[in-house]
Amino acid sequence: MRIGVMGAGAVGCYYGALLARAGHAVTLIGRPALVTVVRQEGLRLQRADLDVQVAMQASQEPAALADAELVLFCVKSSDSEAAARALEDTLAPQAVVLSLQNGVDNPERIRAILPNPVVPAVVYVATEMAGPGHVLHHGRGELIAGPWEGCDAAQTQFAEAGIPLAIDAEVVQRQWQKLIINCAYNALSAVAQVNYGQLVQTEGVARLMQDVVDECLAVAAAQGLALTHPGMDAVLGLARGMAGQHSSTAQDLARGKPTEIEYINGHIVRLGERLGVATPANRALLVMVRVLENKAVH
Ligand SMILES: NC(=O)C1=CN([C@@H]2O[C@H](COP(=O)(O)OP(=O)(O)OC[C@H]3O[C@@H](n4cnc5c(N)ncnc54)[C@H](OP(=O)(O)O)[C@@H]3O)[C@@H](O)[C@H]2O)C=CC1
Ligand SMILES: CC(C)(CO)C(=O)C(=O)O
Repeated sequence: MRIGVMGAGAVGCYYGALLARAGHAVTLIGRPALVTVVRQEGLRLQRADLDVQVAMQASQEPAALADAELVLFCVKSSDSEAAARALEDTLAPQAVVLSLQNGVDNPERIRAILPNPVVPAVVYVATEMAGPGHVLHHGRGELIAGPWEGCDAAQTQFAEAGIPLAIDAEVVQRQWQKLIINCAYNALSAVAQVNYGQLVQTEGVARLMQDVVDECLAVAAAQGLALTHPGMDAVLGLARGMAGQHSSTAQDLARGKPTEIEYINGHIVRLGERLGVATPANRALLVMVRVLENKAVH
């Protein structure tokens, strides 16, 4: 398969490297430092069970994806429009765009710009860029995507590359389930600057997370999306499974990068306003992260 990666960061490089190792023609679209390293020495893929250099194409020019059959769309949510516009005059009309992003509205925002089939995917992985051209995997790697024409063949090819890909017609529900977890953890972890294990031990955190989850479910219901409550045991269970973890929002803030908070708690707050559902807990978390973002900028 000819595969393009739009946004060669932690997620794009991880999946791109696995697919390139399996023999697919992968082209990364990324920033200059990454492109230079990958062209010179390939991409370093480091995981508990392997540490390899993977040869693949890399470019700063989205035009390099002109013949891609599948595009892994892996920019942060705040960059979706700009990245989609950069691909507008390039992609073949039948190229399938797989949105490997957090949040629930990226596919819709990409579809507003690109005429291509745009498929939502939920990403369960923990990866980071440990340096230009060096992707470090910390755990998991499963994808859940909506169906598309040709998804059966892609599923087989992904499996051969070591990527578990489930196809689920109810992918929107799956996106919301992850959004709810992100709403409960990301901002709190960023504001408190402690890991999940410490976070949930503090009195009142579980109750606050419950309020956040209840608001998310009320907003989803007002939108006509019936979600089953994940159960607070499952929500708090994430902290037991990833006790040492800081949220991606906490990590973005620590690096002085914009966070995706507007697409996490911010999405719930805006939808709540539109649908007449009060979201005070989500709003407080959203505003606290905005304040920290502004503090980092000024
Ligand atoms: N990392 C993880 O473990 C997980 C991430 N996710 C989600 O996956 C998505 C991607 O996250 P992640 O990979 O961590 O993010 P990264 O910031 O590591 O990767 C995105 C990359 O795309 C680059 N980029 C943005 N716009 C363009 C453009 N127009 N042209 C070329 N390059 C561009 C960015 O450069 P620059 O920074 O210079 O703008 C950055 O290098 C997010 O929605 C995230 O929430 C989901 C689950 C786990
Ligand atoms: C699942 C979770 C909360 C893990 O850290 C995440 O997706 C994030 O940090 O953005």
